[in-house]
Amino acid sequence: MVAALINGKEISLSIREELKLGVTELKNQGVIPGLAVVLVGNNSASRTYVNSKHKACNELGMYSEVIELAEAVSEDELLSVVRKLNNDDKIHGILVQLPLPAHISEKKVIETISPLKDVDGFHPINIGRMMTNQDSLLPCTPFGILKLIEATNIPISGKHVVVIGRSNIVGKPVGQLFLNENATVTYTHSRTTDLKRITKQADILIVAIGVAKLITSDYIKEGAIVIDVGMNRDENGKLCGDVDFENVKSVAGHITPVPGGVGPMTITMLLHNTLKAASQIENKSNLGVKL
Ligand SMILES: Nc1nc2c(c(=O)[nH]1)N[C@@H](CN(C=O)c1ccc(C(=O)N[C@@H](CCC(=O)O)C(=O)O)cc1)CN2
Repeated sequence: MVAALINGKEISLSIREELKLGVTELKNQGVIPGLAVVLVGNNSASRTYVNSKHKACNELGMYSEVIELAEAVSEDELLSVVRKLNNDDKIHGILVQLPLPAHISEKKVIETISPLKDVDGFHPINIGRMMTNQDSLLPCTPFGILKLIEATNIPISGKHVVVIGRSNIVGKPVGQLFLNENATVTYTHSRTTDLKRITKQADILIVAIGVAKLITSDYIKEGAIVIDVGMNRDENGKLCGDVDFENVKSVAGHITPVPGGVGPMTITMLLHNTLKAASQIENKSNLGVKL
């Protein structure tokens, strides 16, 4: 058996087509959804992701603004940029690209973004709403992973989901999202002992550990869905995930590639959140598109 590919690029494109309809509907009501992305410093990967977000927004007909700040910008200066965006009527979504330089507190920056404009879904109010299964702006990568699984038409309820990784932006929230969908969730991480014993029980394995090709077929239950969140470079400088794709594909039932799996979904769900924030802020909850 060879695993079916979960094609994040294709699934992304079809969601973006639906979002276009929502953008048109808001525009007909006189509102242009607007996103501001703040980029601090010169991290080349961050710059690539910010450019992709800006381009994707424009392609959907949204307004998009990129604010570039020097690596040495003070925390106070960054916070005042965020406060200004909180009060800018053209802007419905604010995102500060992570990671930030070490002298700036990510926690302070995230907590300064208005929860209404927090299209990353990282603000404690949005995290708390997600934890209590209330409607909220959901973190983009976990939300994208949920959409990838939904696209397989395999029911989530009752499945055993094993998450490898416990970051605030992927590992922790993705487990919570699947718990909200009535899955049984096990978290594992770098200090977990006997990792294989646990991952081999997973119906759905979500890998976000940041180690290139760590997960091989001996970690996988036959027929499992394997979602690879990793974004690493292999020994030849080629982009690769945390899962050894070639090795795992003969055991898994479904698998995401890197590139072209989770990454494009992160940007698509950001577009979704920007449209949702715009519609909520402008108090127009009657969009034809299900948000
Ligand atoms: N404020 C945030 N910062 C960061 C987030 C986030 O969600 N919010 N996530 C990551 C980076 N990220 C988005 O910002 C991101 C990573 C990867 C991709 C992507 O499309 N990857 C492509 C490959 C790209 C390449 O060729 O290099 C793929 O997987 O196909 C999009 C977004 C950390 N920071």
